[in-house]
Amino acid sequence: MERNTIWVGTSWKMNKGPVASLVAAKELARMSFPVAIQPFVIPPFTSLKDVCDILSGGRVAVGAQNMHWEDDGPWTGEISPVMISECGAELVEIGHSERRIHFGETDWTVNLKVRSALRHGLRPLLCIGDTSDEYYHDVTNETLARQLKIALHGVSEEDLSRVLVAYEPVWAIGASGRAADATFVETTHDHLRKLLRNIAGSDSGSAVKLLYGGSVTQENAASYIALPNVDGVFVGRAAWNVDHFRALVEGVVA
Ligand SMILES: O=C(CO)[C@H](O)COP(=O)(O)O
Repeated sequence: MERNTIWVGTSWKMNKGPVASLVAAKELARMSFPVAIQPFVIPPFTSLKDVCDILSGGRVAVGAQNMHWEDDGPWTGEISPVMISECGAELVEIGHSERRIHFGETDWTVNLKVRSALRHGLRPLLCIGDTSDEYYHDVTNETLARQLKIALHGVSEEDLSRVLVAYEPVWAIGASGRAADATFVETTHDHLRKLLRNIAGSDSGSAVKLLYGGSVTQENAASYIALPNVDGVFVGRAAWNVDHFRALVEGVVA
């Protein structure tokens, strides 16, 4: 994959059961995507294997929405990296703010998960983001530095180049969110890029893909992709419909 590949993907979150996922995956399998783009979808666990099977060998990468850090054991209700790999997924989303806020995900569990995903050959899609209070009090950079440093603690330079980082301000996510200004995103991503270079050295720190997420739409996606330190977008609502997803992808390369 080229250094300048643009990642554009969506998590279906808690939407699309097995039947709807199957329909969506079949439509995605029939679609073509511009070569500059690496599309990805992240279905719910109940359809992960089916979606992986349908999209296997094609253009669209598939991920899981979460994972436990252990391979197996008495962890009722959890899904292990071994299971995710066996389904055929390439990516795993870790540390989304909805998991941090509602399900007790901490910086430390995020770190365990990132390292475990890498050990199992999965590509972590590490989500970090500031709350509206943190943004208001101008400690966004401090919050992101803490989340990033702890999440990547103990990750080798070589492994780091396989990590995707999504900056998703909590205040930008969902129906009540407001999309971040492109200027603010560039300043913040520039800060993240410098942090990554400090953590891992210039080459590995530069290789990490930095995605923006939070109220991304067909209308604003290209404005984020145009920024020097934005390597992709991570989309929710605006890409759950597969035709809208494809239109959004086409829009960023138009
Ligand atoms: O994770 C996200 C993208 O899948 C994120 O929460 C953004 O959601 P959106 O505001 O509905 O685009």
